[in-house]
Amino acid sequence: MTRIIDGKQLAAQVVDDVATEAKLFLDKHGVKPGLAVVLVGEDPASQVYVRNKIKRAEESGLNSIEHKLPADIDQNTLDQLIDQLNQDPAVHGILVQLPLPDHLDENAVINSILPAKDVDGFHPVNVGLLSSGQDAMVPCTPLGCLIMLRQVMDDLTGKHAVVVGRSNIVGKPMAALLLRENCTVTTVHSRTQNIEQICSEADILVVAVGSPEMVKADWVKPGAVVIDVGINSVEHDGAYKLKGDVDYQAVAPVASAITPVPGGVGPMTIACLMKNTLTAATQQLS
Ligand SMILES: Nc1nc2c(c(=O)[nH]1)N[C@@H](CN(C=O)c1ccc(C(=O)N[C@@H](CCC(=O)O)C(=O)O)cc1)CN2
Ligand SMILES: [Mg+2]
Repeated sequence: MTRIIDGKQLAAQVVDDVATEAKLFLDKHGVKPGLAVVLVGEDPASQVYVRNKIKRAEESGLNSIEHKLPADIDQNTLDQLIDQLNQDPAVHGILVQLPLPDHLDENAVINSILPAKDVDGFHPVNVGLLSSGQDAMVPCTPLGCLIMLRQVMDDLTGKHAVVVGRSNIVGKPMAALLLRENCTVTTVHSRTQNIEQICSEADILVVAVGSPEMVKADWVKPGAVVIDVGINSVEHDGAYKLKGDVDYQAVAPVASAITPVPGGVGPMTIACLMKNTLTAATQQLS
């Protein structure tokens, strides 16, 4: 029987745990852990994600502060806001929703966030800490994927993990995290030759490419654990449906465990943002 890893249920559990800890934090310090959420422009998907982050923050007992900025804001004004949030003692975590409009320099914005408040784990200091196997703020999607893997695997040591995709948000930090868990890690991407063959040797397959249903049944070793990070909106007969990067119907019978889309990695990304904010607040006040 294939196990379906229920991201919605697991995320609710993570949020519950954060809420318990956040209450203890409030009792001890007299303030709630504070999360500043910065949204630039009106991208519909980003608006949904930010709304869900604010909702989850309330459920987690965090204080969320939303900053909605117009799409044509200049770099200087955005930098000034980040500076102000860096200095605000009530703000323990800063989240800038990506992607930013093209005229803004995403790397410059990420680099201007204090590493201690970088709850996305995208700052080069956190990237370096994670890559060198040290305590770091771990990006929310890979952290969520790891928590899901631990639900179905006692020990990841020595497992061959194949990560499909090399983005800064998911692929690269996922590979670093799996290495820290003592996996043998292979990263494959759009220029990799024999990609199907390499994937079919994986005990753990994490797919984050943004290509609907790319991974087919013959790419997957029987009994592998499959984590699908893709969220693709696909039109069928005039209606839009969300599809992962994995052909779920075909792959589920081959895998020992698999995450669905929707309701898999996505909700865990948001829950892990709450977890990171609590961690950041605790580290800043201890
Ligand atoms: N600053 C950041 N920007 C972005 C991140 C990030 O981690 N930090 N990740 C993605 C978007 N993202 C969170 O920001 C995100 C995407 C999807 C989901 C989610 O729950 N998806 C649902 C389906 C949603 C739908 O119905 O459209 C699911 O998978 O069930 C959560 C968070 C890029 N930007
Ligand atoms: Mg851009």
